[in-house]
Amino acid sequence: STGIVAATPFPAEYDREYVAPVSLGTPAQELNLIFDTGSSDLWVFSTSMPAAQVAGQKLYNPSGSSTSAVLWGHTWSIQYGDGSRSSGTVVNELVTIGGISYASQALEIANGVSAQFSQDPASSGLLGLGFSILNTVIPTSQKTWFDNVLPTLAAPVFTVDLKRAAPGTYTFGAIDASSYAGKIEYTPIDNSNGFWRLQASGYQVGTSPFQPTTIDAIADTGTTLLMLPAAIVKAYYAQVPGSQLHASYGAYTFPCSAKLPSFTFGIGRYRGVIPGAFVSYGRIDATTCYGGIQDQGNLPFSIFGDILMKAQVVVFDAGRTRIGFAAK
Ligand SMILES: CC[C@H](C)[C@H](NC(=O)C[C@H](O)[C@H](CC1CCCCC1)NC(=O)CCNC(=O)[C@H](Cc1ccccc1)NC(=O)N1CCC(N)CC1)C(=O)NCc1cnc(C)nc1N
Repeated sequence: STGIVAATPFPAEYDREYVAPVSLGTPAQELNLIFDTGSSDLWVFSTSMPAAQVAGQKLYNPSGSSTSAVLWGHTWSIQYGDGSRSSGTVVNELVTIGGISYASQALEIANGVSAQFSQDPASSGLLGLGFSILNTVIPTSQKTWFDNVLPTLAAPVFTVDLKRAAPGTYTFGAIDASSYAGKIEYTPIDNSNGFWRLQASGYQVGTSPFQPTTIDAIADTGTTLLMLPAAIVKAYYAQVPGSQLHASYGAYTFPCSAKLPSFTFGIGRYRGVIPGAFVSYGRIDATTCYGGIQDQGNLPFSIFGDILMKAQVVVFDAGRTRIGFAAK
């Protein structure tokens, strides 16, 4: 089988996150979830949550589904890189994405979430697309929906085609040859830590010469920005007049009137180009804009987040433990 769903950015002017529809239970309850290759829990806002933590999100109601079955004694608790967190209990449930169903998916029901989630009406939870080793359910960890449906897919892959300020797509079980230009360049991934972790071959700022250097990064649809080593970030903003490492934000900002250079990353001999316009994350006041490229700080790797993804078609190939990039 193959399946395709739209990935819609929120809020409209920032592309802070991308959500896609997931059908849960019988009759189907459809929730919009953040598809996140940087984690491996499928969890949803639910009717078990305190009203004070809900603000516009759709709630999954297990009692409203004839196919939900409590996974007795199992709980989960997760914390993310931005400090946000959620926790709760687990049911087995019918989960369908793009017409692809799995009848007894471990569906994690939130009974508590942190403020970042409560204050974000655009998403009613997360669908983890990382490797199952990262799943937080105890006492027995659970498999991701993608792992569960993998044997039924026409090809053991999913393809991510995010767009700037426009709906893109997640495709499961196929690569849409009409969605990209040229050929897909693959590189092996190291999934031992549960991430889609790769080594890029270097970078280039605008039309300056390419700098060969190994960049150890994870491909993470759940991270908004492109997080890179300090030296590379410094080299990028050195070509942006008026940019600064803004003391109060702890991040690089620049005058919204600045013309941003493109950013190129290498995958082997392939060159992936992120247009300068994509590197503006958004406006923070009348004249100041927030950089889409930021310092990875003390993280043990770089993060190829949505700023990079939206300039490429990315193939997550679980069958051959590799990741592919193509221009579009
Ligand atoms: C099993 C845990 C799992 C693997 C976990 N994985 C991750 O954190 C990566 C994962 O992709 C998560 C998925 C996010 C979580 C928040 C909700 C949206 C999805 N990514 C991150 O946390 C990267 C940093 N966050 C981000 O990039 C969020 C994404 C977001 C989107 C929408 C709404 C709110 C937040 N963006 C912002 O915070 N923005 C606000 C600020 C603006 N300048 C940029 C946009 C992990 O590493 N946790 C370990 C961990 C725990 N505690 C901490 C402090 N750091 C950690 N890394």
